[in-house]
Amino acid sequence: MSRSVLKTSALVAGYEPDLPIVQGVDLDVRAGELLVLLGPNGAGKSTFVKAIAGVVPVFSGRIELEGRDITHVAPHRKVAEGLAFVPQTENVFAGMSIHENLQIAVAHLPRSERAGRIDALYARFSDLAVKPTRLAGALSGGQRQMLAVARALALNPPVIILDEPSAGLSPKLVSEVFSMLKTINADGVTVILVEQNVKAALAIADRAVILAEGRIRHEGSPTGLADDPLIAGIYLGRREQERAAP
Ligand SMILES: Nc1ncnc2c1ncn2[C@@H]1O[C@H](COP(=O)(O)OP(=O)(O)OP(=O)(O)O)[C@@H](O)[C@H]1O
Repeated sequence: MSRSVLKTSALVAGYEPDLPIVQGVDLDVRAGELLVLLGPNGAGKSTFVKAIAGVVPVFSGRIELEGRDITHVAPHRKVAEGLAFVPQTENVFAGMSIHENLQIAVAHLPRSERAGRIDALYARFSDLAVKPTRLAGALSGGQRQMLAVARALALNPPVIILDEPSAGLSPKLVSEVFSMLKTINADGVTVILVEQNVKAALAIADRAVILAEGRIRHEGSPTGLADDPLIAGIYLGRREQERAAP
């Protein structure tokens, strides 16, 4: 089995100490995995990944990145240590150009490496290279997600966490974003994907984890999960169950 890249142990997190949302989550994500995190609205998926990223308080438990304890490391230090997080909203600087967004993202690198790294990102995300002076706020939803992911990959992180990157996108753009994630994963980046778009997410996942009421209720192979009435009915809820139907 491959090494652990990101591990949470008995993680308790939320917004108010007396009302934890994430209620003791143990999750071990292995190098090279594409893991999808599913669950009904309000299950705590976003809160869980925000706690990992350091933007929601952790009340107890532990978070390790490649074996290092990062539980209480500040969010910007986590990025520098190799934890890339793409939030659901406000994941680019809308008032800045594509190029400026990438310049900020590579600012942690030594000056001599920055231009080369931006060129590598343009090579991978060729749509962004077409007009680097375009304002990020003027991009389509799909292009904006590409820019957000490019920014997150700027420091060559071992792991990237994405909070519902398909939200608000057309089915065509969802499939573009998901195929881009598959490519990134094939290049060796471990991917943790929070999704409501159950069927599409299961189609690209190596492992599925289902969270409900702040706890892991199921984890395992994604094969057959979309059609499993027990899982779909109890943990994904009616709306997702309908989406998951073939
Ligand atoms: N900023 C906040 N302050 C207080 N409570 C919050 C905040 N954000 C979310 N919550 C609460 O935390 C709980 C879990 O929400 P969370 O967004 O983590 O769920 P989710 O599984 O990501 O749901 P969805 O798929 O709808 O985004 C919900 O009860 C929600 O109301």
